[in-house]
Amino acid sequence: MNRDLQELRRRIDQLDDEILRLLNERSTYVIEIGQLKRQNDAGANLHTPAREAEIIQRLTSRNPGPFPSDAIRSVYREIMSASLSLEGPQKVAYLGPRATFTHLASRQKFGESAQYVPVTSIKDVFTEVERGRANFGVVPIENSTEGVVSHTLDMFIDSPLLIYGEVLLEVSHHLLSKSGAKEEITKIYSHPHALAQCRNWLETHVPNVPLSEVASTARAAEMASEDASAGAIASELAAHLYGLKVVQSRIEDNINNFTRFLVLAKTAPQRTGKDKTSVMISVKDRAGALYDLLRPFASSGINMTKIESRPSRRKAWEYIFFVDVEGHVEEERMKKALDEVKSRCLFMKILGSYPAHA
Ligand SMILES: C=C(O[C@@H]1C=C(C(=O)O)C=C[C@H]1O)C(=O)O
Repeated sequence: MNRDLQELRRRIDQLDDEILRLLNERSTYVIEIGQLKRQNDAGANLHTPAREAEIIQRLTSRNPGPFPSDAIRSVYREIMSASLSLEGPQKVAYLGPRATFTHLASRQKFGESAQYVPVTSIKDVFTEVERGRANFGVVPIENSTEGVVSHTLDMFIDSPLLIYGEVLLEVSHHLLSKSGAKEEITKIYSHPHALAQCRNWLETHVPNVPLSEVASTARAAEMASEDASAGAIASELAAHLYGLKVVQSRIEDNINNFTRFLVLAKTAPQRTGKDKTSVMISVKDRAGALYDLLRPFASSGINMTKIESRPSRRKAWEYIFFVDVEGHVEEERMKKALDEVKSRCLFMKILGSYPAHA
């Protein structure tokens, strides 16, 4: 072997030994911090997104390169995820089965070392967290092409849980199969939404292959893993978990396809300075009701990022609005605006202040 190469690899080994030593030293502080957190509050959530965001921000802003700043984010997500697992299992319940986009979003937030619990309905995600069987829950809330997930909104009406964070995930579909050879595929399985989102590609590239709807993209992947002549439209995580090969990646017709997910918890996260607040407000159906409700936000200079309305399930002609605004409930102007809104509506519930997706 070339001498220079040998010497360079020897230096890399030395540096890796040093990185390993530092990772272990870092872990001992994480364990100590965990003990302090538990002393202060036995039921505290040990995961602290505000601190994690601060660490990543600090490191990416002072990175001289050539190591890519984007990679710092993923490397540190795993370092912090693994460190956190030393403080005890961080259980995350999500809308399953495995390899769904909600699973992908959960892993993006909590890293590989969290303990993931797939459940079969959005309601079950709420229940797992409410009963303390999971520290966090992850549910979809809106998709840029399919719209809002109203079932998630409805769950907040009666649930005591708070929104702990949000995850924005670019949804990308891939055609997968056991061999990876397009010619061998005689049928394609997927969730109806995924089939709809890839319609143009399918018509152009596999016009004669019959399509078959199944309950989830993950189920499609599972079926393709059991039948060499079947293709599945699913995520890259599904390919990985079900041992499939990518026949063609990114076959969605609209490449700006994002889904927003919410992280649920029993407790509120710390304020970060770049937070969002979600509230649920109900009003009587009368002229000007909505205008009256929203005026306090506008006059306090608070930016609204979303409003959704749902009929209240309690009474006819009562509406519930789900409103997202920029800012934190502990800010004076937010307190003032929310007090004013509260005095004008039938009922108001704060669903949480949480770090806005960076
Ligand atoms: C160590 C802490 O706890 C957790 C672990 C972190 C880390 O590995 O740096 C950061 C934030 C928390 O999720 C902390 O809050 O500082």
